[in-house]
Parts: sequence; structure tokens; C-alpha cells
Amino acid sequence: MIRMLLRVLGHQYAGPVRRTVALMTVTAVAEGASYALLVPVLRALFGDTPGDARPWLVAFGAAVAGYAVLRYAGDLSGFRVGTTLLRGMYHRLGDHLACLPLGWYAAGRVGEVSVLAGRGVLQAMSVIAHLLSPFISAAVTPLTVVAVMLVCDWRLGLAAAAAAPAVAAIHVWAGRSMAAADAERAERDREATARVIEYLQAQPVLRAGGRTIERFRLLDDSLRGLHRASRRSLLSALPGVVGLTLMVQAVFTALLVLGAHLALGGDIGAAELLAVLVLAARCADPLLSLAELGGKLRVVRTELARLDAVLRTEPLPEAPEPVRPVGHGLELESVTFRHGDRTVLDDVSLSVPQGQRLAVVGPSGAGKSTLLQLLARFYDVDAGAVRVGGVDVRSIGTEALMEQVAIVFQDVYLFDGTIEENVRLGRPDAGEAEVRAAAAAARLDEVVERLPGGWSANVGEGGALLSGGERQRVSIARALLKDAPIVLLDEVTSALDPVNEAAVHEGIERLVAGRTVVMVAHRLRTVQRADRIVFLDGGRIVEEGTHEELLRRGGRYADFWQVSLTSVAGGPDTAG
Ligand SMILES: Nc1ncnc2c1ncn2[C@@H]1O[C@H](COP(=O)(O)OP(=O)(O)OP(=O)(O)O)[C@@H](O)[C@H]1O
Repeated sequence: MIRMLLRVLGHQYAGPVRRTVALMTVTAVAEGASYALLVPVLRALFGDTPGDARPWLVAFGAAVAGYAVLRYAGDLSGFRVGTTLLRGMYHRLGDHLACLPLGWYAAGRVGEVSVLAGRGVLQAMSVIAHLLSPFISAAVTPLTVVAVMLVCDWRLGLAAAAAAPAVAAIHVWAGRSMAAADAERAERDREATARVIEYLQAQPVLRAGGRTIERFRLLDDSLRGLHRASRRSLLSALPGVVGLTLMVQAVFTALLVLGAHLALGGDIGAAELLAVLVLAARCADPLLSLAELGGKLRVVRTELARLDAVLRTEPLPEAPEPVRPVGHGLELESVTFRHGDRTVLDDVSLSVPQGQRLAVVGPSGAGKSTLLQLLARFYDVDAGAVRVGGVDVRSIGTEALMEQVAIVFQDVYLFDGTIEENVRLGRPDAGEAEVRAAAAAARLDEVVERLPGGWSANVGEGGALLSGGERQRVSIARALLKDAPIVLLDEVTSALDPVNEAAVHEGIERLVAGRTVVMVAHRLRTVQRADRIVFLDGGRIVEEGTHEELLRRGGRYADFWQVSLTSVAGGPDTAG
């Protein structure tokens, strides 16, 4: 457990953690050892001169006070180390997440990572702050007490020591028998959390479907699953708890019987017997708490294992000696890419000379967005190569590659800040005039005028105060501000109102002018203005050429064009 904790935390924290564990262990030993003073106290009290107990009582009081100081120092250290580690852990997780390939952030990750970053990290850190001290105390104090018993009377001590392996065996057995139920509960818990997030995000869809009062069946099912798994987990804990209780009682009874037998035979005095029984009773509570603490530690272990799994996810390998591309042409050579066992792109080759525009069209699921993602190295290809300026993207440093590329996605995420702050993300060191100029070029100034508070107005979480087309304009402004030589553009599929349509189109024209462009195109006029068009289907290029060539060929692209024309009111003039 400690080893996994240190792996998750990073080894720079090994020193403070080990020191805290050592202090807690010394405290637990001191607690057990302080009980040793009960023996002379009881001996004196049962002897001829009970007054002799006074100095021992003073010593016992001093030992308890010493233990209290150590306990305070140990708990404080645990708490301090826990909170320091909490901060460090957030940084470590944050730094690591920032290095993971963008392709890692697929659906479902948001829920998983937010649960991990919130509850997971807190629980992992609670090991040091809250669980370690009682656990060490529960395990070490009884062992120290057994050592004291051995000194007091070796036969009784030996009997108590013989029980230690049995208690440990029950503890291990209980842990193993609960592991499956605990893992199942943790999995159901994770599923239910994801369903709650999904339920909240799906509110518009559910309301539109008229399901305002009715509950969401998928969420209900997963909550029922969680309830059942929690019950099973609780039930699976019972044999361990009962077993440990029975074992502790059996050991106490055996000590009582053996002690009574020895006392009746005159081998030990009443004071020794009483002392041993008091010591045995003091062991019972910590031993019984082991079952509960074990359960808590198992829950934490599950969270630690998940954190460990995320932290072990490898970022895409960085070239030891990164090469800077000189040109900005793009090339895919025999690229094959799979999601799991599904081939998304199959032996795709294409090239976009510097300064030219390539439009990628094709049916939904053809692999168009994936092609853009591979150009920006969200993932590494399974076979073939992606080249920027003639250099394999795997040989270009991530930062250098990202400097070359501006991306405009379909789904634009806006932070709950001003439009200016959101545009500035394109180039954080840009001056105010540059930000304003990029915003104006993307016709964002019209949007700003509408917002109460203008440039200093917040756009709401995720850009809730803006329409889809307006958010797209922010994304175009970011890309304009970045002023990268390569533009990857995933055009919005949804229909925009005429004002936004014109503004987005104008912004895109400014953005792509003079740059190397690959765009997933859905609008006729965007496609028409491309230098070259590839038609993707089922992850393969089925047609390739200029607009005129492809129309003349009368194949898939010509069909696509025809369907697009009939769906656009007013025909090609509207599109052009
Ligand atoms: N993260 C992922 N994990 C598994 N499969 C994925 C993932 N992303 C995409 N896919 C699959 O890869 C295939 C290609 O997806 P892609 O988004 O590239 O298609 P597309 O042509 O852009 O579609 P659309 O026009 O509908 O956006 C799809 O079948 C999709 O289900």
C-alpha cells in the first residue's frame, strides 16, 4: 500500500512519508510499552505496601503523557504531510494530464478524471492524514503488548503471541473475501457517477423528448446496481468482522483460563494475572478496529490503483532530438489507424503542398475528423507516417508541432471569462490591439456590442451566453490570433442563421488565406474553393481530384454534390 502510495505521489515525497510512518510506529510502540507500567502498579497495590504504587503511578502518568505528546506529533505530521501531498498530487496529476495525447481525452474521460481529481485524490491522501495512524496503532500496539506480556509471564505471553498469526490470517482472509465485492461496488460507483453526469448533460434531450418528470431509466438502473453492490459489499464484510470478534474473544477466554490455571497452581500471583488480563483487554479494541480500517484502506487502494493507472498512461513519445520542419506542406503516407480493433483509416495516402487547401468530404463516420487529429498528432498512427514540412510528426517536438498548427473544431469550448480572454488563448502573449484585431477579423466585435458589459462581459460556462455560430467565431478568432501556417478546420455541420453563416464564412476565408489548409467540409462553397478534394468512405480514399474533375467523373463526389445542391435552397448560387 505504502509502495503504491509512493509511486502515485512521486518519490520526492518518500522521505516525509517514511518519517511520518516511523513516528507513528514509535507512538504505537510507546502506547503498548506504557501499559507495561501497569504490572508494577498492580503488584504494589496487591502487595503488602500499597503505598509503593505511588511512584509507579506517577511513572505510568508520565508515560501516558509522553505517549499523548507523541500521538499528537504523529497525527499532526500525518495531517501536514497529507495536505502537502494533496497539493503535490494535484500538481502531479495536472502536469501529467497536460502531457497526455489529446486523443486520450475521449468520451467518458471527463467524468472519470473529475471523479478521480476530486474524490480519488482526497481519498488517497486521507491514508496519510486519517487512516495510517489508527492502522499502525491497531497493528503495532497489540504486538508491543504481547512483548510486555512475555516479559510479565512467558507462558501467558507465548499463548497471546500464538494468537497473532491466527488474527493476521483472519484479517487477510476477510480482505480477500471482500476484495471482489469491493471492486464491484467501486465499479458500480464509477458507473453511477458517469450516469449522473450524463443525466445532467442530457437534460435538453430528455426535456425535448417530454421526459420532464419521468426518471432516466439508465441512471435508475445504475443507481440500483450501486445499491445492490453496496449491500453485497457490506454483507461480504460480515464474516470477517464476526470471525475477528470471535477470535479475539476466544484468545481472551484462553488467556483467562490459562491464567486462572497458573494462578491456582501458584505459578503467578493475582497481580500478574490481573495485569495480563488488563493488557489483553487493551488489545481487543485495536484488533477489532482492524476489520473496519481494512475496509477503508481497500476503498482507498482502489482509488490509488486508478490514479496509478492514469499516471502510468504514457504520453506520446517525444523525439530525443526534435527536428523543426522548415516547410508547411502536409503528407500522409500509407496511414492506417485503429480505435481498438476497429480500423478507422486504412492505408490512406495524400499530400497537401504548402499554401494549398484540401477539402475532406465523405459520409458520417468515414474518418474525416480522425484524419485531422492525426495531422495534429492527437494519436500516433498504427502504420505509415504523417509528415509536416517533410518531417514525421513523431520527430517534431509537441510544442514545435503545435506552434505550426491552428485548429478550429466543430465543438468549441469557451471558458467562463470574457471574449477577450477566450480569444487570447490562441496566443497568450498577444497585445490587446492584436486580440481586438483578430476578434474584429472574425466579426466578434458585433457579438461584443450585443453583450451587456461588452469586452468585459463573461460568456458563461462553456460559452453559454453565445450561440453556436458565435462560439465558432471565437474559435476562428483564436486561430487568427495564433497566426499559424497550417490550419486544420472541422467545419460545423449544423445550419447557422444567415448572419452567423456569413460571419463564419468571412472569418474562415481570412483564416485560410495563404496557409496550408485541411478542412473537413460540409458546405458547398467551402468545398468548391478547395484546391483539391478527397472523398473518404470507410476509412479509405475512394475519390480524389479537383471539384471539376470529380464532377466530371460522376462518382461518389458527384452524388454528394448533387444531394448537397438539392438540400440547399436556391441552388449553387447560395453555396458559392
Ligand atoms: N475515441 C474513439 N474511440 C473509438 N472509436 C472512435 C473514437 N473516435 C472516433 N471513433 C470512430 O472512428 C470512426 C471515424 O470517426 P470520425 O469522427 O473520424 O468520423 P467522421 O468522418 O469525422 O464523422 P462525422 O462526419 O460524423 O464527424 C467512427 O466510426 C467513430 O465511431
